[in-house]
Amino acid sequence: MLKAINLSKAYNGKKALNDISFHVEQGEIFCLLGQNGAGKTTTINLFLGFIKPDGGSAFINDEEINNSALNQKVAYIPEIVQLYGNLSGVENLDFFSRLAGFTYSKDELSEFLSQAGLQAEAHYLSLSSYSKGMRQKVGIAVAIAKNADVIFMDEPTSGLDPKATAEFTSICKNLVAAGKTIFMATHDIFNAVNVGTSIGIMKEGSLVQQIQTKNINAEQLKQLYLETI
Ligand SMILES: Nc1ncnc2c1ncn2[C@@H]1O[C@H](COP(=O)(O)OP(=O)(O)OP(=O)(O)O)[C@@H](O)[C@H]1O
Repeated sequence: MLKAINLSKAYNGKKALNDISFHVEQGEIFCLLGQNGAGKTTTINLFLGFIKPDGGSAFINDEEINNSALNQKVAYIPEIVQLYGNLSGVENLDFFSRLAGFTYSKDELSEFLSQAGLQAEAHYLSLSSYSKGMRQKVGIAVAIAKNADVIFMDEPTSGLDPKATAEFTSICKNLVAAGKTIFMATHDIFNAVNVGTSIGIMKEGSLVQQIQTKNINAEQLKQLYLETI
């Protein structure tokens, strides 16, 4: 589903990504770990076509990323989901679905919000009353509404309380059960083991470890991470 071949990117002569290659199969949840500045967001930005690589190629579903075309099959959930505070969850979802070319009834929009884990009582409340976790659920609902095959997430559990994190984990598992593929950059080792099917560890622009989560527990991953970075 996702393939990086010898991807490189430098900013002002300084390498942000150094010849990284990996692939992620459909239905996987790939978690990318690494210190601040390791290159995680740069990797996501290359896949989203927000920036161009200096070398190498990125593919989604065997299609090379073309930075001039917004891939309809891809959704992006940033750490802080930007929504309109004066609109409700349903109205925000309606707006962003239409932007992506989809028109839905109010009931359908509500159903997408429910699938994303947002409680029904909140669907028509103003976004200004939403917590961070609730805003994230609207972001996930947008991904569902636009029928994205791949969902990129940057620091999705940062600032979420343990209950919201557990809920997020179960929503991710539902999404992959429905055929989606998830790629997330995270600092949350425990969540990476819990939700991920595979994990990459980046150091200074290089992908230095790739592990299947079935082969490791959180304590072992923490040790490996500390030895690696
Ligand atoms: N637009 C930019 N201009 C200049 N340098 C940049 C830019 N974006 C990223 N960098 C640099 O590229 C390197 C990789 O940054 P990146 O944001 O990909 O790291 P990260 O692993 O996502 O870090 P964090 O965990 O802090 O989000 C860093 O040295 C960063 O300063």
